[in-house]
Amino acid sequence: MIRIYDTLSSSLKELKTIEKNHVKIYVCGPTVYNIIHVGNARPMIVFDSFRRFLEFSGYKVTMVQNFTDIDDKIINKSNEENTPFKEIPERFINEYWKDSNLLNIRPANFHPKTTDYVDEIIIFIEDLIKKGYAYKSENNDVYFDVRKLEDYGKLSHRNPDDMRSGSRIEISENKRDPLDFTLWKASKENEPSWSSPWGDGRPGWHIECSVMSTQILGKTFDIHAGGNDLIFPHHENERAQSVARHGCEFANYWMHNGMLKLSGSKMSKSTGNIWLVRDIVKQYGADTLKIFMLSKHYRSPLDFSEEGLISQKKSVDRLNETLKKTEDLFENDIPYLAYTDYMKEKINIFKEYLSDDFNTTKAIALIFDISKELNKSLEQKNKKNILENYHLLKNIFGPIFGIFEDNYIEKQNMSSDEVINLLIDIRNKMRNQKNYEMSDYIRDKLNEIGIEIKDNIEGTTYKIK
Ligand SMILES: Nc1ncnc2c1ncn2[C@@H]1O[C@H](COP(=O)(O)OP(=O)(O)OP(=O)(O)O)[C@@H](O)[C@H]1O
Ligand SMILES: [Zn+2]
Repeated sequence: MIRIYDTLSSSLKELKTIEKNHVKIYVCGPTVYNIIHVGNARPMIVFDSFRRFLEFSGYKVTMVQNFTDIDDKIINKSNEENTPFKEIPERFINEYWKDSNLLNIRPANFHPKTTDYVDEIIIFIEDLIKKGYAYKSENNDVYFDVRKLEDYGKLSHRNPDDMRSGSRIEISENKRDPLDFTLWKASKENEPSWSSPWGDGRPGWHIECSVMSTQILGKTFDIHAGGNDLIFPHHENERAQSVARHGCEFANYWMHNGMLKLSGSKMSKSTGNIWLVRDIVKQYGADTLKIFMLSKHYRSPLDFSEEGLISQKKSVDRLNETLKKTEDLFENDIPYLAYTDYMKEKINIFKEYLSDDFNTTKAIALIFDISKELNKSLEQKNKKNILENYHLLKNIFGPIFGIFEDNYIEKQNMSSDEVINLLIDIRNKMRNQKNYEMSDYIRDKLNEIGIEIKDNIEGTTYKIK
């Protein structure tokens, strides 16, 4: 039995799918106007792993993650850069794929873009107006009429009256109620726009997710996921629109990851306190970043720090060394092993942890325990135990988190090999140009760090001392 914490009911609920053995998940994806930061990577890592775990548990999973490709921030950026509006999302979707590949995140089954769904968005809004849940204002915006939906506030556990009296609600003479939110925005000059029954304009932010999820997954689907910064207003409003139009619950489970924080506040593009995924992966490796994130329960806030990563990297390096030792022992030809009782027992424990609201903290701790066991069995030269622990790590637990798929140490050696060759090449070029001062300098400096180069008839060879 898999249990997950559902934000709407504020409780742990047993996962019961609408279709037998088939989980349908919608995850809110990035607004593509910038390169993603490690905060954005948290839901990517968590829900990619969760999906792999569901598959490992025997479910078919259909996962949808959108790209928000129309938004004020995108329009601002295209104006700032003086580039055609469409180029901004194209460029950053491309960059997104580079980062998700670096992290070994599997693509979802569908990655819809808002601008491909404008016709469906218009139909959705028309229907809301027809049903009395939305209205066109004087300035040709269309708003959702919050007062018409009895349980508005149910997902985020907010009382509409309390919110109305709050100071942060934008009051507008065009709205019937300060809490009403935009479904369709009349376009201003120099803004991309689409024609609609209410004049030229563009979709508001929340409507896209209601439309794309319904189009691909149906009126009610199993799990809606995203960061907990989206609970209000985004998810509350998505739910409101969908419940209003379809008269049934929108998602049966709402899963929210906690925020990744830097010096106490949310890591966020708009405030600029960010670390880019690609920089962190380059310095510490994808496995270190993933294990660092998964070591904390997905619902808890997580403090990001380089010290944390440095210490995590040490333990990941040790684990990789142990895997490498095993591979060397078997000369990279490791025999497969049918599940033994020991393996079955560990797999059951692992599954139990992850079935309990995806407790990756315990699952990652188990991975490190198994790595210790592997080390012990290597010392004791117990081949059966070596194979059991190795397969648990590399071929059973690792793939659920998308880690240990590449031998990190080998990669590291290969890149230093490339750098040494490059330096030798530069040194030889200098020598050919009779720049002996520089060529000797490079040779001596390499010698100082223990790399001895020799010129022979067959070319330049080097030895690491
Ligand atoms: N610091 C963070 N920690 C965890 N998840 C985050 C963090 N920042 C964003 N997310 C999540 O990343 C996904 C993409 O969000 P989005 O593109 O709106 O990014 P954003 O960085 O929050 O944008 P902005 O900084 O402009 O508010 C969402 O699911 C969001 O909840
Ligand atoms: Zn969304």
